[in-house]
Amino acid sequence: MLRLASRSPRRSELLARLGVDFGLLEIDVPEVRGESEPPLDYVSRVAREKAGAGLLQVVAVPGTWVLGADTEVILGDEVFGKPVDAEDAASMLQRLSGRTHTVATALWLVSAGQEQHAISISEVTFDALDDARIARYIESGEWQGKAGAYGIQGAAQEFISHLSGSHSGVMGLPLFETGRLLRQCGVIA
Ligand SMILES: Cc1cn([C@H]2C[C@H](O)[C@@H](COP(=O)(O)OP(=O)(O)OP(=O)(O)O)O2)c(=O)[nH]c1=O
Repeated sequence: MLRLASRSPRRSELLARLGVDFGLLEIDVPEVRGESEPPLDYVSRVAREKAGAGLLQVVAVPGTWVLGADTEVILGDEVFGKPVDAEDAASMLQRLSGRTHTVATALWLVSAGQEQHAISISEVTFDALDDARIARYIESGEWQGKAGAYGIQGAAQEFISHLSGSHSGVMGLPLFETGRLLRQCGVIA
């Protein structure tokens, strides 16, 4: 049995595309980057903590695999998680404007005594965004709950001049790496 430790509807929707049966676990893991924690170490640690928090809920069910994931937007040494409000979201978009950033999604798959992990790294280039364009996007509310204050799956697609990597990875669950992990652990054939 597979359980996805996530409240993200996008992760559920993406995992369902692999045709695997799974249940959900609701977890609350604080996402706080350590002062000098490298961005990729941070995204991996949070994914591991989400999976670990999920596993604690199912310890009594042997053979259960728990999948946790974390997505962060990285610009140089800065890491953009989910914006706290519209102002924070606008400031993230201003900083991403006209530049190329990295989107990392880490995956952690755990079961009692076993774990496997993977990371998907994509490069996303944004068009130069003027204040009016940013204000329109903020008005749409699509930035809410999304790392870096945008969703590649929605209206922000028109901001993106180039993507090198994984569209599903930017959305929160890289299907290539997820499928490979699930096969390695025998969760899917
Ligand atoms: C960059 C980007 C992020 N996102 C989303 C994916 C994640 O849901 C979110 C990043 O926050 P996460 O902390 O990775 O995930 P979450 O809080 O939504 O869900 P949970 O921890 O319960 O699994 O941003 C998009 O939907 N589209 C995008 O283009």
